Amino acid sequence: MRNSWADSVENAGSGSSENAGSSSASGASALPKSSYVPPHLRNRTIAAETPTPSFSGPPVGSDRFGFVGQTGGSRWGGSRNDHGRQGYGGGGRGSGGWGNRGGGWNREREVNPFGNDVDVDTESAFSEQENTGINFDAYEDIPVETSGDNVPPPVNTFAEIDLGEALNLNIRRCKYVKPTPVQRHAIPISLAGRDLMACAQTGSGKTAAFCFPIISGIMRGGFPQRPRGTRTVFPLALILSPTRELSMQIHDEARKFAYQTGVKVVVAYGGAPINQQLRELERGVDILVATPGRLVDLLERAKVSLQMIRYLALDEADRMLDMGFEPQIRKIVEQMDMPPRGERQTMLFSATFPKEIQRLASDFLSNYIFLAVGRVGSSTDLIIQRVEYVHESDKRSHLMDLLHAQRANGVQGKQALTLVFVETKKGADALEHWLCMNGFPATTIHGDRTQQERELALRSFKSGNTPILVATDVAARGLDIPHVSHVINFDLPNDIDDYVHRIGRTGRAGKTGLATAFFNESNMSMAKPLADLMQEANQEVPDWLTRFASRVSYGGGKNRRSGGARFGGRDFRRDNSYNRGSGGADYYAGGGYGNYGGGYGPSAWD
Ligand SMILES: Nc1ncnc2c1ncn2[C@@H]1O[C@H](COP(=O)(O)OP(=O)(O)OP(=O)(O)O)[C@@H](O)[C@H]1O
Repeated sequence: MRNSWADSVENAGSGSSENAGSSSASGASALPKSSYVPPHLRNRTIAAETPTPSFSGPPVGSDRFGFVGQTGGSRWGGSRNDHGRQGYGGGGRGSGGWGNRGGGWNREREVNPFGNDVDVDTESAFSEQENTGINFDAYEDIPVETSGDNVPPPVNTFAEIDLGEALNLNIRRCKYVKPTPVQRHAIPISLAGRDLMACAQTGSGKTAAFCFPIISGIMRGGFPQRPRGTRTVFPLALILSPTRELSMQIHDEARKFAYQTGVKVVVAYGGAPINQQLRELERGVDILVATPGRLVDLLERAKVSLQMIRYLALDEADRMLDMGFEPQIRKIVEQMDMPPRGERQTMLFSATFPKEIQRLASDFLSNYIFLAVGRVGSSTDLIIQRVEYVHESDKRSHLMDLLHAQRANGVQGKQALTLVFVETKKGADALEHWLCMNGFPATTIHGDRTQQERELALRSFKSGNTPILVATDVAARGLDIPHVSHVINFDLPNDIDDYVHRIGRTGRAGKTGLATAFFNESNMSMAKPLADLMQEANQEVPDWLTRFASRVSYGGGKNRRSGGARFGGRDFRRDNSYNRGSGGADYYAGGGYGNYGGGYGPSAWD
């Protein structure tokens, strides 16, 4: 039987003591409740005073790539390292130093993101879960690699982490019983104030891994006063993601985690009316979740200032820094008014991290820790991977066979959710039309559709109304859609990392999933990386694919997987042969880089 984080929740009826513990710990060294005024309240109630960032020095050591940090105190009123995971300044868990942010922006009007589940009683929330007998502890075996100076030790339970009572309650409302492996390692690292590059399998809980420390840090407070009396807003945290839908999803998640903490999360993405987003921003923002294009727009209109950014998180960081998009990210991070690395805390997350991208990313980081959890890629054995040889002209009928078989096996004749990836936007529309004509309700998501159409398509798919979603790579990364049981690569991507993210739309949070790829002569460049990846994930590799793989000269190009057999996401700093001057002659030259299936154009980025 396979093991599951999700299922572990169901199995955790008796194992909730860590959470119970966290809720009961209340006393230790409490800060006086009345002493803390949330930043946005302070903005409104205290005389305007534009802060003069001192930029007086990075709190952590100098960067090994030549960043010479200034010395002296941080402008944040203390060393970034002063909030270690044992508790900020010796403060204990519990209500003492926490929860006193509640008087912020009209908290009573905050929409409850949990539906009616607000008053969930923790103990009963756990005991209500089904016990499926699945053993969560088997994940203890997952390989983990960390590198960097003084890596803070991992934790085993949420109770060991000083996140704050209000956030702990939301974690229980989310029915998260135990941290997932990436959370066990990444949260203590981030709480210790360290920069982080984290590589962990798809569906393994990376969103919470960067959201929890950010929310917790903002709850803790201690930031300089933000200016008031201006229409420019000054978020404390920025979370960037590559697509609109992913930004919306992160926003939804972060709002749950931040519920009733007084921390305000706002999202800004392209394709939606900017005025509405501006109104929302003007009501106050602590954490801004954004796509790069819309953010640049807001920055250029001086509606948002990054001057006060304390936390920067890049989700799908390798995509954010790949060719074509890197300049936009550099503009945001390096050429606007964001505090430099070392003064802000930077967290980069993805399931894939090619070494060349790591090198680029290191420009944004200061004395960072590299963390790789599990094999890189969703090469988790939770996803059964199949590859079938299918001529171009036979693809449709082959797809039909798969869908018929699936329907026959479906629960009460219901079609399980199936995500079909294709190469082009036109191809997506054509396939959707053909499926509908043949009695399979389908919808499509790609960069040529309006944002409204995209959102409608996603909603209709999630609800099961149209159980087949035909997508370009715009849906390849990050989307967490429960019950996707089958991902079909109708057209394989040109890049093995894209394949990893695509199949990762199934088999999430410990659930099992199936991924089928159609392969033919036009995919020869994928033969070797695909065979390697499948082998690494203990999948059955067809003989014909092995033969193709050995025939194809494998001279590099984009499909070179970086790292050793166990960790595709090895820290590039460990690679002796690597140096800035010579790093991988031209990694991007081959393999059609910049052509992400025709569906990943700039429209997905604003
Ligand atoms: N500690 C936890 N216990 C149970 N479920 C969890 C826990 N943490 C996260 N999850 C759930 O796991 C699912 C996947 O999480 P998430 O979307 O953050 O994955 P991810 O690692 O970011 O994936 P991707 O690489 O595809 O972006 C979500 O539904 C989330 O609610």
